Amino acid sequence: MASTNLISATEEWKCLREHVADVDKTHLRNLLKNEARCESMTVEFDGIILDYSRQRITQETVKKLFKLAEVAHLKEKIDKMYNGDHINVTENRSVLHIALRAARDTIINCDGKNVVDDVWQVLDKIGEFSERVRTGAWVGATGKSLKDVVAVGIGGSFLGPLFVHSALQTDPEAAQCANGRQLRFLANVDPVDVARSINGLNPETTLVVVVSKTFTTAETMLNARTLRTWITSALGSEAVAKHMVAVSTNLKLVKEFGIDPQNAFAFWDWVGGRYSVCSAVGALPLSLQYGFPIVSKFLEGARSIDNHFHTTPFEKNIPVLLGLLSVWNVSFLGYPARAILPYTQALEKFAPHIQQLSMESNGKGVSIDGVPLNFEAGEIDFGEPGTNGQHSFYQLIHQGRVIPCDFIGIVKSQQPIYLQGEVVSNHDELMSNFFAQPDALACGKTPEELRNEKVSDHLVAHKTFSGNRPSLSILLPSLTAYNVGQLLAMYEHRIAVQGFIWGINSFDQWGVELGKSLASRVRAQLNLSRTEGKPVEGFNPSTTMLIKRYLKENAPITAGFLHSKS
Ligand SMILES: O=P(O)(O)OC[C@H]1O[C@](O)(CO)[C@@H](O)[C@@H]1O
Repeated sequence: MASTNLISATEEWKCLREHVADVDKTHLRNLLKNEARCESMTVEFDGIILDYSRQRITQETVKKLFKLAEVAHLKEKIDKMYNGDHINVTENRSVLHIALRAARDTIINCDGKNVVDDVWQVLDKIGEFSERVRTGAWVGATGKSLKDVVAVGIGGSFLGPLFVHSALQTDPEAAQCANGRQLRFLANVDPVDVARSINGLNPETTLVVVVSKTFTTAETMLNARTLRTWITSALGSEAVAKHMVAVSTNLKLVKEFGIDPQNAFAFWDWVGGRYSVCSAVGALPLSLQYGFPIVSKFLEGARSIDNHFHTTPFEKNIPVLLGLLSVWNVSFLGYPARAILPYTQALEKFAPHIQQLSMESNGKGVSIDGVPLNFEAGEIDFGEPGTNGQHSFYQLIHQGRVIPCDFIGIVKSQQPIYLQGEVVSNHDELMSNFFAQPDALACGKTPEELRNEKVSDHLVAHKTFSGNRPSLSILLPSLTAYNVGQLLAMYEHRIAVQGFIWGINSFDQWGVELGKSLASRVRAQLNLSRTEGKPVEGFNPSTTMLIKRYLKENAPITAGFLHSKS
C-alpha cells in the first residue's frame, strides 16, 4: 500500500506543517496576555478543568487540528470503538474497555453479544467473593482470615492496579475500608521482588491472586509457581484451593495450574492488557483491599469520561483536545517526550502506568494498513510527583530540552495539614509550585529582567530562561476513587485519539514479542549449561562472553529457599 494513504499525505497535515512557521513567531509570554485566547483554551467537565493556554498554539492551530481530526475520521473511529468493531485489526479484536465500566443496563454488542451482561456477572462475583474474604467468611487452610493479598502479574496486569491502589491508599474513605488489610504486588521475575513481596507475610493469612490475560507470561507464571511453593511448603498442597485465585482470559490454563475454576475471574480478548485495570485485573485485588463499593465509584468515574468522550463536540472534549495537542507537539513541533507531573504523592504510580499505556500503544512504525510511517508516532512518557521532580529533572525542562509537561493538581488534598503559624497549609505550599512552574516554563526570564534585578553581568547568560516551553494544567476537585477513574479514562482515550490521528493500531504490541523469544533461547542455554555443562553457543561474541561470565560467577542453582518446580 502506498504511503499516500498516510495521514501525512493529506492537505490538512501539510497545512499544519506550514503553520509551524507562524507559531514559531509567537512566544508564550505574549500569548498568555491574550485573555480571549486563554478563555477559549479552558474546558471544564464534571469538576475537572483543563487549561491548555500554555501550549504553543494559536486559536488558528486549534482549528487546523480539528480539520486534521476530520480528515483522519476521528469521530468515525471513536464510534467504531464504542460499537465493538474489530478495530484491533492485526489481532482481529474489538477494543471495548469502555464496556468494563458501563452501567448495568447498557447494551454494548461485540460480535452480536451484549458484553455488558458478562461484565456484570464477573463484577458481581468479585463483589461477593471480596466481601466473603473481607468479612472472614472465606478462611485459609488453617481457619484464619486472609487479610493480606499478593497480586502476581506484570505489565498491564500490574501497572494499572498499582496506580489505582497507590492513589487510594491515602483517600480517607478508601483507607477506612482497607483498615488492617494489605495489598502487595509481585511483578518482576527478579527473586528480589519475590522476597520483598512476601517479606513479613504469613502464608496462613495471605491470598495470592495470579493475574495474567494469557496465563503464559513467563515472569508471572514463574512467580505464581514460586508463591504456590511458598504456600504449599508451609500449609500443604490442599491449601492452594483456599489461598490462590486467578484472573485470566485463559480459564483452561488456570485449571491446569491447579486453581479451581470456581476461583477464577474471567475477562475477555476484547480487553487489551494495558487497558484492563477496570476488568477483574484491577477490580478483584482492589475490591479485596477496599471493598466493592469503592471499586464501583472508580468505575463510575471512568464511565463519566467515557460518556463525555463519546458524546461531546471536539471543542469541549477533554480527551480529544489532549490527544490532538500531543499530536501537534510530537509530529509538528518535534518534541519527542511528555512529562507527567502530578502534584500529589498519591499519584506517584501514574506516570509508570501511562508509560506502558502510551508507549506500548503508540510506539509503532507502520500504519494500521502496514505502511511504514514517514513521521514519528508515539512519545517518551516519564514523570514524578511535584515537588520531587522539581528537585530532580526540572532543570533540564527549564533550560535544556523542551519537554511538554502535564501538570496535574488536586484542589482538595486527601490528607490536609495546616500548622498554626505557617503562612499557608501544606497543600497550598505544594500547589504554589503547581501554579508557578507552568508560568516559569512559559514566560522564562529575559536578560533585561535580570539586569533590572541587578544580576551581575557574568551571571546573566546563566540565569536567562528562554521560556516558551509548553505545558497544560489539569485540575481535579479531589482524589477520590471516582476522580481516579476519571483520570484513568481521560488518559486512555487521549492515547487512543493520538493513535487514531496517526492512523496506527494502538491496540497491538508486536514489538514486545521479539524480546520474549530471545529470552527463551537464553533460558534454554542457561538450563543446559547448568544441568549438563553444555558450552554456550549460538549467540554473538558479546552475549556469549556475558553469559559465560554470568554462569561462572553466579551462585549455584540450588541456592535459595525454594526448590520445587512443576
Ligand atoms: O497479562 P499477561 O498475559 O500476563 O501479559 C502481561 C503483559 O505482557 C504484555 O503483553 C507485554 O508486555 C502486555 O501487553 C501485557 O499487559
